Amino acid sequence: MKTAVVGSINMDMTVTAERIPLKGETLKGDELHYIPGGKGANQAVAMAKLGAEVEMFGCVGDDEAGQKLVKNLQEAGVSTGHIRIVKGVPTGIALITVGENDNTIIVVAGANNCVDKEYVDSIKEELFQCDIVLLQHEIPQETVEYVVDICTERGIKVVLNPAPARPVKQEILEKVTYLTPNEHEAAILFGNDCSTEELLKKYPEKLVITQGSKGVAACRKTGEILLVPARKADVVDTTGAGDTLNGAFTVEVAKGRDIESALKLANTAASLSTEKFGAQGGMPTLEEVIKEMKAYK
Ligand SMILES: Nc1ncnc2c1ncn2[C@@H]1O[C@H](COP(=O)(O)OP(=O)(O)OP(=O)(O)O)[C@@H](O)[C@H]1O
Repeated sequence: MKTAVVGSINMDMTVTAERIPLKGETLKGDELHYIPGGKGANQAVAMAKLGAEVEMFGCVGDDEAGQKLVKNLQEAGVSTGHIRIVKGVPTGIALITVGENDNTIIVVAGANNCVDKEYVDSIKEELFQCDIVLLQHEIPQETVEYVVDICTERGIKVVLNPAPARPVKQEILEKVTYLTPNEHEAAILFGNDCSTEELLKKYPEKLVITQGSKGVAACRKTGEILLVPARKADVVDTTGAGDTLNGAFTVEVAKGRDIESALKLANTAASLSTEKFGAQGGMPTLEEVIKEMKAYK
């Protein structure tokens, strides 16, 4: 079983301060951390930690951040041989300010914008060797659509995590195997006219809506709503919970698990990730997830 992520690779530059600055104000920060991130890279790390063979497809700049991020992926067990290092373009950066009650985030896509059709054509042969591909919305939209088209044409399963939220064309919605928005993203994708239950019933065994501390929901082909309640977690940091859920769900689907089993494992993995600091730092191994599932059965 071989899995792939086509997506973003970012360095998160996180400053902690008493509060976020007001307009035009200069504030003294407390600490500065460089933390590997990007939804694509985070999800690939989640999959590798769960023991999957995962290839990361994406781009970084020819700078120090790019080198560090590729090394970080390798150390996590992700295959990086097809990541393109783009000359003269900065690696994707997220500038994050964390105040006591608030945060601000500015993302500079940088090399993530170079994940274009031409790049995808250059890695097509390797991509087609994968059983499943996981995508997010931090690379150009036309690339996401192109990957969905060429992979589904060949019968390769595609999981699309539409984060950050932006509309998805109906034909892309029809083609993807699974679509995994959180509640906020689902509202932007589908509007607020339908209830969550109605929406799930419209897209049985396709739409998976994550609901934070409430858990995750989907619908069976029979029309029965499937609600997987969240495990009670001692939450330290929810950053990366969605990425863990997506990575874990994709790995389980690739193994041929049914939607309910896949969601149960992914839901446990995601809740465990909230109990440690950092997105990638908190992601559990398969052993940790299985142990926890046995404990609360
Ligand atoms: N407080 C929590 N307690 C237990 N599990 C949680 C909690 N928050 C999130 N989770 C788990 O993480 C999954 C994803 O959370 P959520 O729906 O908030 O996605 P998200 O907004 O993409 O997450 P994030 O952006 O914080 O990574 C949930 O479906 C659940 O399994």
